[in-house]
Amino acid sequence: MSKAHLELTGVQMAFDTPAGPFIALDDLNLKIDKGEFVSLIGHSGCGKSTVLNIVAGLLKATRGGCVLDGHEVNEPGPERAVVFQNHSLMPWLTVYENVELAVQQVFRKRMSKRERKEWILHNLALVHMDHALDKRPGEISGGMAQRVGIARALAMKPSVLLMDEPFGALDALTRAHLQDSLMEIQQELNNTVIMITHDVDEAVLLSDRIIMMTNGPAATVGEDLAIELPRPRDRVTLADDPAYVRYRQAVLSFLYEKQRFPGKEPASEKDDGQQQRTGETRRGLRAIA
Ligand SMILES: Nc1ncnc2c1ncn2[C@@H]1O[C@H](COP(=O)(O)OP(=O)(O)OP(=O)(O)O)[C@@H](O)[C@H]1O
Repeated sequence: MSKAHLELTGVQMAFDTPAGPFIALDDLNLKIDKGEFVSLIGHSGCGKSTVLNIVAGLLKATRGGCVLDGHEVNEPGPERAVVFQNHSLMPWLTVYENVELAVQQVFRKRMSKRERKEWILHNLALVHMDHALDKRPGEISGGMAQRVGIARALAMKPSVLLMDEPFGALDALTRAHLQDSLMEIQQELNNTVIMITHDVDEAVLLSDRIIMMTNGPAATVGEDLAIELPRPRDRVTLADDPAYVRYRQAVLSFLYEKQRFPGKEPASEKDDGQQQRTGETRRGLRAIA
């Protein structure tokens, strides 16, 4: 039986394509402790969402697997809540009703009606959305809708919160506010969080550990970087902190020197964008080839 809270062992993921199997992930191993905040970072198409979907139980690894608290993950479950980049709220339900739907699913038998109501209000207050209970998703901003999505996920009391670029579609200020709220909430609740991000600063600011993935196909864990910065963390103070700067450089070096272009020497800084696009195009072509 696994001792880690969450453990991915020898994971291989092969997708069927018209040209035969496409090996997206190969021999990926990852152990995560309870309450850890882990970010997955890597170039576009390397397999981050595939990893998250395997943990969520939405995809089944072709080899190896995922064990959570000693039980193999074979299907989605309420103890693993997922927050996507676009909030995915029900447009015809109010803010309150959207969270209520999730709470009913999980706690209908375990909480009285009054307890459920208090719990819904508590979670919406956590993300500072208790002032808009009767609004529908179309009547609130993208950042507010994303807050409600996070409240809905937290209200399920998941032991693992899975976030696929949760702040990717938001403007910089809203993003900063939500990152701060997430840090506060996570400190209070001690959930395990796995978050996909493309933002190096976000990864360093929020994470206990950054998992850097190699380029696909057959992607795996390239580097595993523990972020030992004291909490609570303040973005303004950290900006000049030598340790923060070193962590940031380590991730940038992985992404733009070590993994920038598989099988080739790093090119000059000037054509970075071109290299990046070419790499992505190649991976895209391999995926459909
Ligand atoms: N259902 C599928 N069938 C075939 N190939 C797939 C399928 N799903 C994903 N892939 C391929 O697997 C690889 C990993 O995809 P994945 O979406 O996990 O990457 P990602 O790192 O999350 O990308 P991004 O950062 O762009 O969201 C890609 O090459 C993708 O084209």
